[in-house]
Amino acid sequence: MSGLRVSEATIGHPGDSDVVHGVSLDVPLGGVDAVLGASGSGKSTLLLAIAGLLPLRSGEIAVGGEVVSSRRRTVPPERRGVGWVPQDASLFPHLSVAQNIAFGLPRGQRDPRGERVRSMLELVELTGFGDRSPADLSGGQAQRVALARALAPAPGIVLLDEPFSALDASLRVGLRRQIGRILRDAGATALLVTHDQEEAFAFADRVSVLRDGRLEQTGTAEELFARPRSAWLATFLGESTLVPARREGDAWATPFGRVPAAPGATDAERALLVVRPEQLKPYAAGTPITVDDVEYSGHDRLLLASVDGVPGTVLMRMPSAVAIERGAVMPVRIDGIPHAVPLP
Ligand SMILES: Nc1ncnc2c1ncn2[C@@H]1O[C@H](COP(=O)(O)OP(=O)(O)OP(=O)(O)O)[C@@H](O)[C@H]1O
Repeated sequence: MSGLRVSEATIGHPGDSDVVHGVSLDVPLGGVDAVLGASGSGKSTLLLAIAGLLPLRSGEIAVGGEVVSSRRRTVPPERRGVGWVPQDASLFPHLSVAQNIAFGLPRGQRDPRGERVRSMLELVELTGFGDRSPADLSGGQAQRVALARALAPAPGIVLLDEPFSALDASLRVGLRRQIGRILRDAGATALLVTHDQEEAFAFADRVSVLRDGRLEQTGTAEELFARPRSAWLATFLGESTLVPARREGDAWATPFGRVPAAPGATDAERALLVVRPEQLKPYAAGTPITVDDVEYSGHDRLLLASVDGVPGTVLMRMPSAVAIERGAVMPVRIDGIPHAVPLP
């Protein structure tokens, strides 16, 4: 069964044109998924519609199998079983930690001393913190209280809106792991929204990439990275060189020579090969590249190079022990079987 299903949702802000265009997502029950997109791609707009704060212009949203948004109907936020963890925790400063968590429960069940609040405090590893004021919490603790508040009523889906972005980099990774574990322990269905690829890949079972309000591709991190459907996604998801290629039987002819075509690769006459910086290797009989710049990063060096026939910069990674200067000319080849994407 589906925890959250968004079907061809088109969404816009009142009086403005559409910003999310026909997006579909399906988060299975107990799944932890992410929506990844650059600033302005429509992530927050999508979350607002899932939470019931923006109506749909077309399409449908269902939580736990119940339709909560359609063109004709928007179930109010408090009645759709959606929990929300905002960027900055947004705890009520005049309430204690326990009272904040109790606030997530339905009216009449808001007992800060009750069993549900106690078990939520335990789940987020804040037993003994119930009487504290939010002002006395660290940023990471405050986010865990916000998570406990969102989880308290056992919602059908928990939405996490860039929940780590307000924290120091040193705390972010630890909290990310902790929150991922808490959600899985609780068996919650969750959707994280982030602009941070590493965060989306590390946190979520599956990632949907939004580009200008449209869904580019959904898949596991491995699927998206190894087999992006478009040249745009290949470069959005990591450093790569897009190498023009022409089909010759079961190989591609490229400025780096012939390379084997992956089984099931596009049968188009022409394509772009996604060559990651690690896939270019020095090779005496290879194609000479000219090194235009070198970025040293401790464990390795990234070479920014050029070669005839490849528009843009060629990226190649070398161990830092190998000293290479700007201006060097080095013969290289493509190692392995690169993934091909259609010409844009
Ligand atoms: N309240 C609003 N009224 C009108 N337009 C809005 C409103 N909020 C956002 N938009 C527009 O909708 C588009 C998508 O914005 P949205 O905030 O959903 O993107 P985002 O991916 O969440 O970006 P960010 O990561 O910067 O928050 C943008 O063009 C933005 O200008």
